[in-house]
Amino acid sequence: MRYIGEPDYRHGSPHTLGILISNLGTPDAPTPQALRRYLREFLWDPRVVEFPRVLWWLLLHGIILNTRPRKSAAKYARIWGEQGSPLLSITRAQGQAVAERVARRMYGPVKVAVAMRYGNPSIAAGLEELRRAGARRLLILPLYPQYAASTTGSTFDAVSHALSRWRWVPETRFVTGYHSEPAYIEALAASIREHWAQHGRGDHLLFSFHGIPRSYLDQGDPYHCYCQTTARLVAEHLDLPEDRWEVTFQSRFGKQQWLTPYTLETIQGLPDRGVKALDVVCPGFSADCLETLEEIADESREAFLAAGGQRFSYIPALNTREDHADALAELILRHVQGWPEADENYDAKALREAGELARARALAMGAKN
Ligand SMILES: C=CC1=C(C)c2cc3[nH]c(cc4nc(cc5[nH]c(cc1n2)c(C)c5CCC(=O)O)C(CCC(=O)O)=C4C)c(C)c3C=C
Ligand SMILES: [Fe+2]
Ligand SMILES: [Fe+2]
Repeated sequence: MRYIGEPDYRHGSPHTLGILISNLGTPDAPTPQALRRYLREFLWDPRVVEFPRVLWWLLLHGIILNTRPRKSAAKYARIWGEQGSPLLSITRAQGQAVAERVARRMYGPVKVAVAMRYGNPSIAAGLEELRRAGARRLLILPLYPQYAASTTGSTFDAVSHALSRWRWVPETRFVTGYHSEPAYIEALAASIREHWAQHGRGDHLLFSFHGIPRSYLDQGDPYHCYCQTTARLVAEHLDLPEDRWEVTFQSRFGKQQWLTPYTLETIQGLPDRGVKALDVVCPGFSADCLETLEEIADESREAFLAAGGQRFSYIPALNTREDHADALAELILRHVQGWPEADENYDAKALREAGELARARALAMGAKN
């Protein structure tokens, strides 16, 4: 069969609004074998590594996949929880929280699925879950607040690739980012204020974002600007003077230049600039993961203390905070405006007359709640 079809479809079946919430991905286990599989998929994505293909294939298979999996597996083992990868378990919980909020505000049937760009559950599997639920309209929400071609752009590629296999392509909308969304900025500011109230406040606040190669910025990727905007808006909400905060970029990979200033180098230099107590927040990560729990909360803490710092505090990602789920649900509701499932004035009688009885019934049920 060339295309995934709908042999069981009956006219009048309810049309579901499908919402796909995705994040980057994670290995299936903290083992070198699982890491190898995950990194092979991740690092072969041309949106992630924009290197000439043949040369990159040789480097990837000749060196990187023979060395990195072991090192990365050891790091993952340190953060692995009872429910597996923090990134996946938190994203699942976010999906659940968002689904509850969205369902309360919709007039028709809605289904939320969670997916990972690399590894499992795949984007194709998430979309399939929505297709089986009868999704005829799709909203894709990658949980990257700041658009980057390597993350958001790549998610778009994976979604279009999966949908190119469907016979009945649904009406589709794609959220490309939310770096200045007021509810997201307010949730970040609230999480920082609450952290200060509980743990005390440092001399300096560092906003650390995942980096990308500098050449991507030079070729027009808006990510760098969006990170600056998010940090500035949060700093404004917190009334922070200019000299009490700054933006840095972490998780450099390979030898080429990435976005600067680098997080680690900055952190190591802060004690000499008089900063003895440091707070670090990572607003680009909607869920805590290897890059925040290991690289920031562990490695960077050690580096700061070794350089003469006295107190290091990592402010957790927004994760399953209520205000985060509220912000994401709000974002979704705004992006589905104009679609019948979201429309208060949707005319159930007209639907019935058009013969979509089952759908009208579902709509009426939704309206009663
Ligand atoms: C090789 C290039 C990479 C680019 C470009 C890149 C961009 C990028 N990544 C994130 C978010 C995450 N990255 C994570 C892990 C991770 N990232 C890279 C490489 C690039 N990322 C690697 C090789 C890894 C795997 C871990 C390792 O071996 O070091 C994660 C964590 C996943 C987890 O399971 O916890 C996240 C999240 C963003 C936002 C971004 C560009 C803006
Ligand atoms: Fe990354
Ligand atoms: Fe910029």
